[in-house]
Amino acid sequence: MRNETRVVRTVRSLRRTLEAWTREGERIALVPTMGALHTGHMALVRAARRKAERVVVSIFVNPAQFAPNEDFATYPRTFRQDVRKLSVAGVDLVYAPAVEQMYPDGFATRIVPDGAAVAGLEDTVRPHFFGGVATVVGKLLLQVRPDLALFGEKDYQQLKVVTRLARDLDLDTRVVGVPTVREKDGLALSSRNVYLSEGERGRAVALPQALRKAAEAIASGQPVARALSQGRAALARAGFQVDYFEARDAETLAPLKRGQRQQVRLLAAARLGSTRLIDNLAVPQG
Ligand SMILES: Nc1ncnc2c1ncn2[C@@H]1O[C@H](COP(=O)(O)OP(=O)(O)OP(=O)(O)O)[C@@H](O)[C@H]1O
Ligand SMILES: CC(C)(CO)[C@@H](O)C(=O)[O-]
Ligand code: BAL
Repeated sequence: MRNETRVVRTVRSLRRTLEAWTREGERIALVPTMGALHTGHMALVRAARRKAERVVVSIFVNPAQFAPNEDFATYPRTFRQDVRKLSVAGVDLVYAPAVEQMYPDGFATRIVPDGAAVAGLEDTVRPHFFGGVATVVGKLLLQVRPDLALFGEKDYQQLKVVTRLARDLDLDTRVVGVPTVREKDGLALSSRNVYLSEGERGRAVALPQALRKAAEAIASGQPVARALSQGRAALARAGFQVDYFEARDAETLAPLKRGQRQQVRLLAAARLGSTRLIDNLAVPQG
């Protein structure tokens, strides 16, 4: 029988538990999160349980990836409910470090990603973001040293940046992407969806709809630029302020080559009132 879910807050107690598992030859999967867990997170946990004997979920709202004008202070925090959900899902360990544990006084080292995966898209609008994500994910991977780490495709650019990071730093962790979990109407589940008013929630569905329409248009041979500008226009009509609505190479995230129709991913970010939503979709291959 499995033990109940343990909560640890320091690297030292984390390591004590991990060492016992490693001695037994058990594979360890890590699911990094910022808490406020929803069904999307739980899909990562389920995938982790299928692939490893032991599952660690980290809950840490990482100040380094928020700009001063962003929502670090108000980010939804639902720790007790989160632990209950993880317990029901059979998670072995919740790692919930305090900010001082991750960034003690004198902390002065950052991981700064570079290259095609980080160029443009989120980085244009949130230039602080991937430095903060890479630093904290690098630390988490070194603290837990998991065999695999699972990330959602909902944050597609993040998934690519983290995949690159694990390779570039020779970490012994396989980064695994998990498909986006959506509401019935197509909206991607996201912790920040709780910020939407009822009216905004109704209009939010325009984001996945615009992506789907553009993906179908490109797949059926329409010029990419036209499909993208129609997507942007549809979002503006629904009341969104569009940060970007772009097509990229699905693997490298480099801009598309002339005439490229294979391996295309659409990525979008747009604001509805003060809530910023991101989403992405593969263009079906002909
Ligand atoms: N709908 C979803 N489907 C699959 N994975 C998801 C989904 N939402 C989040 N994830 C993944 O869960 C992990 C933790 O994400 P995070 O805690 O930031 O939640 P979030 O819902 O993305 O929050 P936010 O609203 O801050 O973007 C990330 O790897 C993220 O991609
Ligand atoms: C990967 C992550 C947990 C790093 O703080 C965060 O960016 C997230 O939840 O997607
Ligand atoms: N899910 C990505 C984390 C962030 O937007 O800060």
